[in-house]
Amino acid sequence: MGRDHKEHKRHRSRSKERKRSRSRSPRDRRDRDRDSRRDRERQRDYDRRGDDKMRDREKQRDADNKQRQQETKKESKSAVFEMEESRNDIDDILGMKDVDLEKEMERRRRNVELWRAKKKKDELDQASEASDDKNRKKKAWNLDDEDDEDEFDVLSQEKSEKSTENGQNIEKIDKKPVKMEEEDEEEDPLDAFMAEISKKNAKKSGNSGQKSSGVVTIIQEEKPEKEKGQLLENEDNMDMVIDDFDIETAAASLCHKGRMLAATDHSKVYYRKFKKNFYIETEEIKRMSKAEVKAYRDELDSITVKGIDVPKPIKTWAQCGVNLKMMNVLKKYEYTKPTSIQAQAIPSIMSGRDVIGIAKTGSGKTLAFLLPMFRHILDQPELEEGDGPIAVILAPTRELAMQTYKEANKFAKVLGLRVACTYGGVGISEQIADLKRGAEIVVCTPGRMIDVLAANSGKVTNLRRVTYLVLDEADRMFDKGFEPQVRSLLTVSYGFREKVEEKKVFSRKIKKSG
Ligand SMILES: Nc1ncnc2c1ncn2[C@@H]1O[C@H](COP(=O)(O)OP(=O)(O)OP(=O)(O)O)[C@@H](O)[C@H]1O
Repeated sequence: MGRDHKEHKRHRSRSKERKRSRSRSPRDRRDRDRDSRRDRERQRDYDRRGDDKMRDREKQRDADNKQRQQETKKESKSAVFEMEESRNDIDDILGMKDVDLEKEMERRRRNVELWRAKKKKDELDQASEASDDKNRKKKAWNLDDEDDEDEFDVLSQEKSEKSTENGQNIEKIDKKPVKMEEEDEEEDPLDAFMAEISKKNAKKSGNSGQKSSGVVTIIQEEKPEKEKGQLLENEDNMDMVIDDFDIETAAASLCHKGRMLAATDHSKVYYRKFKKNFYIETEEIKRMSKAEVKAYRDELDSITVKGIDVPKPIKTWAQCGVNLKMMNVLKKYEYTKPTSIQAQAIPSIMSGRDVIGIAKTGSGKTLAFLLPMFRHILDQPELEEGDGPIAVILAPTRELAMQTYKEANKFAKVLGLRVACTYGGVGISEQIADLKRGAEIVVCTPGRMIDVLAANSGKVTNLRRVTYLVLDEADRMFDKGFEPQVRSLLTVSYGFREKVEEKKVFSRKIKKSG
């Protein structure tokens, strides 16, 4: 069409030129007549062709418009429609005569108006359908009594708020009313809803006769969690811990559950050698004769020792190889000299020997194993990422575990060592976090320690670096039935895996330690 139009223009300008240069000769007149005839024919031909083309194009356009209107109705995107329309026919428009162009534009305006009217109608239809839907739903929940309806709305709103806060339990309850509508339209929705809640709660509490709400159940689930957090946050202040936990029952339950750790194939684990003898006898001790040693042991609450070449008891802290920092702590807490059990146990443990110490309550047994422990840890390579503790102190009760933790911390802080305390009856998450951060020393009760070791597929901590192990109040631990757990822990502890079967470690002769 564009080309035809240009040709037409060219033709007209040529005619004008010819008119201007018109001559009066007969030959010229003949030529002029012939030219003008030819021009007229061309014009007719051009008009005819134009008309045919126009008709075809209009037909095509009508068909296109019809199709486009149907598509657009689906998509409801007027901008796209107009853009496509313009893009497709821009060439046609450029090639049109003014009158045709006006007609065409008029036709298009009408089309657009028609389309807009139709679109508006569709939108109105959709809106009215949506509102019908809403009304239908609302109707399902409408109760005859206005007050009841308000009450239900509040209840429903509360439920939906709780569901976002507390998760699935309530969400399930919230979904019920909709289902109820599908099942039985005649049933009173509020009654059915409340009945459903009661049924669920009765199921949970195992009491079908009592009425209770889902909200109450959730609060009951959350409350202990918060309390646990508080206990653990105040871990440093042991006085804050409320002892409302029956350890005997818990121990029995642990044994009943028979929690054990999976056996470790030690042949597949690389264990590096470690040093455990740090004891250097001072000249003064070396010089003591057997008789002097016996006399001194008698002096120290008549200590009796069993074993081969048992080290001689020490007299001062300086004789057991404690460093200056440890010495300062001993001074700070006025531990002027070793107690009887300390005097004999410390050089024996420092020598790297296994020791069973039996002494009365309050005799200072804790420090007797703590001081050699610090010396031992300080001599080991530092903990690396993913390493578990170097020393583990197992205690039968959480009270004892916390007491030992407190005592150990007096020294650990100045030595730059970390102590973690892990015991049952409180939340496990904080304890896991402590262990994950890394601790050279772990004071724990056996059941909880197994739980922690088993947690997260054994990724929380491990005992592969344990080269110092204490069974504090071992007799009590066994009396409580912890022996299987203790054995289990020993089998996965680096320095003790082969000692599990040694009778002396689990000797039933360990009767009274306090
Ligand atoms: N060498 C020491 N000099 C002075 N006080 C000490 C010494 N060693 C420990 N103590 C203190 O004696 C008290 C009792 O010590 P410890 O708790 O270690 O005794 P225990 O034998 O472990 O008691 P239990 O059997 O109850 O566990 C603690 O307060 C501790 O700080």
